[in-house]
Amino acid sequence: MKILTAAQTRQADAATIREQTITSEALMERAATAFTGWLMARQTPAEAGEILVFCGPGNNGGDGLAVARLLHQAAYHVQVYLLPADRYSPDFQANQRSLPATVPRTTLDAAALPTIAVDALVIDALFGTGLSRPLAGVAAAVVAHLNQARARVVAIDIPSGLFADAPQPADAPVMRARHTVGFELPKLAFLLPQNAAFVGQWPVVPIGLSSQFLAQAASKLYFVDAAFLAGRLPRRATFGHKGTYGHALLLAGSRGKIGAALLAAQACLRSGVGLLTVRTPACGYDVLQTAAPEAMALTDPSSDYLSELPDLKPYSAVGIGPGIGQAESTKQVLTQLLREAQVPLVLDADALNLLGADPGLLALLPADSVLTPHPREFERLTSPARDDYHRLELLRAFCHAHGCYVVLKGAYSCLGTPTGELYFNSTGNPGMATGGSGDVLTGVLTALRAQQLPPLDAALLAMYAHGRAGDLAARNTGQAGLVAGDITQFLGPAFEELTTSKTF
Ligand SMILES: NC(=O)C1=CN([C@@H]2O[C@H](COP(=O)(O)OP(=O)(O)OC[C@H]3O[C@@H](n4cnc5c(N)ncnc54)[C@H](OP(=O)(O)O)[C@@H]3O)[C@@H](O)[C@H]2O)[C@@H](O)CC1
Ligand SMILES: Nc1ncnc2c1ncn2[C@@H]1O[C@H](COP(=O)(O)OP(=O)(O)O)[C@@H](O)[C@H]1O
Ligand SMILES: [K+]
Repeated sequence: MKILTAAQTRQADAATIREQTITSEALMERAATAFTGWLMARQTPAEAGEILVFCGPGNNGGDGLAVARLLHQAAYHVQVYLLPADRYSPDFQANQRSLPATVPRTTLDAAALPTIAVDALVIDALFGTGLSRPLAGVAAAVVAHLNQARARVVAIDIPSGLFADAPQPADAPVMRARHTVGFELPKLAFLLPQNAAFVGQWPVVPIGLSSQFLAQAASKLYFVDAAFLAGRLPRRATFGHKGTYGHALLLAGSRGKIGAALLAAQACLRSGVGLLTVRTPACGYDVLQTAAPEAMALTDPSSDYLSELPDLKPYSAVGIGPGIGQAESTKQVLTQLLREAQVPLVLDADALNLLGADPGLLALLPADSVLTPHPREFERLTSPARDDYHRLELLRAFCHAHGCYVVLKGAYSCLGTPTGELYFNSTGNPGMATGGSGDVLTGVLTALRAQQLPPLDAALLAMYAHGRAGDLAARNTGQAGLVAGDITQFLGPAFEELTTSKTF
């Protein structure tokens, strides 16, 4: 699905009101009903105790007032706090009028802020996507007060003080929500590590925004879920044979890091490739033949690291990097590969570090290569980022300059493309923050490129299936117990879901 800017979200609201011939108040009621439904499914009136609803002067505050009314009607115990302002939005005012007189309400005063119990349930409806500047005055004091109280904050749409799609100054006050209930679509701010402490968990609830508007909205930002990938993974053909599904070559491993080669190899084999050859230093031969008998072993003359590029003719894609180290002769192998390869390349780990250390090498990178750096490796390829938003700018610029696809790995891994789109992955979990997970991704990607999938589809599917397999694995192992090889065990089911979710 698309990710919209704050301005586009306002346009989506307006288009919905126009097309569905409803009032903005009715759309607000939908939003409030969706939020309240989410909350009521998780907290009974007894569990919730007194719910404190903090409302700002705009439509986010209007949502808060409507939520307070709906909760009150459902027998929750509600107390409303209003931010003083010169001007209140019309829908705020309408909902203020609709709030039953029996719901207590207080106008906030910075000099006498209410005492907040440690386990108080707070609804943050101070500011939403209309935030136009960092919080100051009473709003800033309220946010600091609630943050200090460590209340259980549930934010409506977005934590107050956080911009939806741009960085705020480092010292700007922002509400620290445990949950943020977003409307219809995720916001860019939710996907960036620097905002994690503010956003918390972020369920998204549908509010029936115009599907026509969403389909037409010009956005280069996407959140990749299963529905988005429907139809991208080709079904295996009834008469398919191993030659149909490509021959991948993995260049991986060095003494002490043959495990990286094995992890990539096993993942490649579990991602539908027809044939796999693995080139490791000679010290990897026995373990490779034992632990991955389905792969062909093609050992390098050197015992400890890669020193010679094999003949590339038999292969339909080449993956290089996991565990290779940065020996001078390994750099020569990479250089020759970049010069000679006529087939798709996937570059990871030390292949990226070698690239980052030598601009001459980077200049040889063939168009449509797929690179899979984690943020440190990406920094070595480009430059240090000021913040997470700046890193995305660097990602766009790098992909454009080199005509390549880059999977910037982490939670919500982000795929950059030469044409400027950014695709954020929706799958994966912190259990995958364990050595070797990235090697598994390289194996998956190399398999998909070997099967002739275009770089965009290959990268999207690999990123999603890798994370989904990690999620399925974590059901068995728990997050702490997850190791990289567990991800590989669930690649099959992850791909199967993608094939069967294809619509008729
Ligand atoms: N449109 C719809 O139909 C629907 C909208 N929905 C809901 O509406 C929310 C967006 O509402 P909104 O646009 O009214 O913005 P919101 O953030 O509540 O307040 C803006 C006001 O605050 C002011 N202001 C800004 N920054 C400030 C600051 N730092 N300190 C002080 N004041 C500041 C700003 O003033 P100005 O910038 O003009 O000076 C303006 O007066 C959205 O997040 C969702 O919850 C849903 O109900 C679905 C239907
Ligand atoms: N918190 C997380 N949530 C989701 N995925 C994660 C998380 N941490 C790591 N991952 C995934 O695990 C992989 C880690 O790759 P990498 O850092 O290269 O590990 P290694 O070098 O040990 O193989 C990436 O695909 C990344 O997206
Ligand atoms: K809010």
